[in-house]
Formats: sequence, C-alpha cells, structure tokens
Amino acid sequence: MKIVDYKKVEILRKEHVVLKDVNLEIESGEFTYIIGRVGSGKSSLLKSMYAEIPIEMGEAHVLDYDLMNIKRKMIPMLRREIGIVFQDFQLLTDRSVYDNLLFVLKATGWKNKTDMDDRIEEVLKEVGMLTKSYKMPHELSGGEQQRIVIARALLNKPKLILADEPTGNLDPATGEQIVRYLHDIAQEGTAVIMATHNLSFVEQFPGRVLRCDDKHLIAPQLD
Ligand SMILES: Nc1ncnc2c1ncn2[C@@H]1O[C@H](COP(=O)(O)OP(=O)(O)OP(=O)(O)O)[C@@H](O)[C@H]1O
Repeated sequence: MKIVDYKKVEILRKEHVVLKDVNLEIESGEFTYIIGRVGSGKSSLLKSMYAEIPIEMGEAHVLDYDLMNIKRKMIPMLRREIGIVFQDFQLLTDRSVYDNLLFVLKATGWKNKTDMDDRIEEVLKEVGMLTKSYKMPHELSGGEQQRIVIARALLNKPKLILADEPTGNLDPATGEQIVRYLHDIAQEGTAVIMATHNLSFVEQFPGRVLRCDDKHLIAPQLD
C-alpha cells in the first residue's frame, strides 16, 4: 500500500519556497532517512505530511487523505493515523508515563479501561520501558523519554511514523537504540520516515536515503 504519494509538490513557509518539485512514493514497511543541511526543509517536509504546513501545489496523498483538499476537521483524523515523534510533541511534564499514554488513548476515542491498560502495557513492552509506567517524565533520562515518545506514537498502531531528529539530544549509544526501535517497527510493516543530520546509522540500519538539497528532494550518491 502507498503510504505517501507526492507528485510535483511545492512546500512554502511564509511565501518562501522551501522545497519544490517533490516526487515521493513511500510504501508500507519502508525505512527512509531524510538528510540535508540545517534549514534545508527536512522538518517542513515531514510537517507537510501531517498537514501542519499546507501544500499549495502538486498532488499529495498521505494514507487515504488528499492533502491538497483536506478539510480542517479531517486533520485530527489524519494525525491519529500517524505516529509523530517531534520536538514539538514532548511528554506532558505534569503527569506520569502511564497518564501521558492514557491521555492520548482517551483523546483518540478509546473508552474501555482494560483495553487501554493492555495497549499501554504492550507499547511500553515494545520499547523496553514497562517498569517505568509510574515515573514522571523528569525522572527519566533523555533516551528513556524518547522511548516513551515512541511508545506514545505506537499507541494507535500507525501505518506511518514521522520522526524529526529523534536522536538529536542523545548520546551515540542511546541514539542507536532509538534508531533500532524505529527500524524494528518498520520491519513489522509501518513506514518510518526519519529526518536526521546523522547518517552514521545507515550501514547498521539500512534504509532509503533522500536529501533536501537546494530546494529539491534528491536521492544522493552515497560513498
Ligand atoms: N515557522 C516558520 N515560519 C517561517 N519560516 C520557517 C518556519 N520554520 C522554518 N522556516 C524556514 O523554512 C526553511 C526550512 O526549515 P526546516 O525547519 O524545514 O529545515 P530543516 O532542514 O528541518 O532544518 P533543521 O535541520 O535545522 O531542523 C528554513 O529556511 C526556515 O528558515
């Protein structure tokens, strides 16, 4: 199934063209790195996929949504089907890990307490954080918090995960563990798109590499 399908897409930030003529098809289970310099448009590309930035030109589909014609009230439905791992979506600091996850389930329409508890247990197990359920975010390391953010992104079994610099503030070993989780998730069939400055992971965790370069998204020649 095609998860992302962009044809001749142009992405603007305040009337300024960030990327143009973007052609991109992503299938289930693909693991894609988006690289490129600071300010080259990596975050903007990912934000366009969850309708945070409108697409003005071209054809753009994410899951079954037509981003060119998406109604405002459909945007939360689209976001429910995407796991978002972004700096702007940190854990809520005033509640425990469990309550952070419960909050998302309730906000996305879950009602049954046992089902919610079971799902929280499953996602925490998936990222090796089952014992941290009652911790407050500030009691966790940066890497542990990031694992919880990934667990939160998994709650509604998304077909697509968008991760913007998920290893940004982490030491190399912890960063590697985060990429390993994301890579495993892709192998189970979820498409994962990860923006990063750091290509050191690509040998260990193979994937498709695309670069934002001079306002275009290109497949670079890698040495
Ligand atoms: N909120 C905003 N309003 C207007 N312009 C913005 C906004 N955010 C980013 N831009 C501009 O859009 C361009 C692309 O930024 P973007 O954040 O997508 O790049 P990036 O490749 O993700 O950079 P970084 O590696 O620093 O995260 C930059 O020229 C930036 O100045």
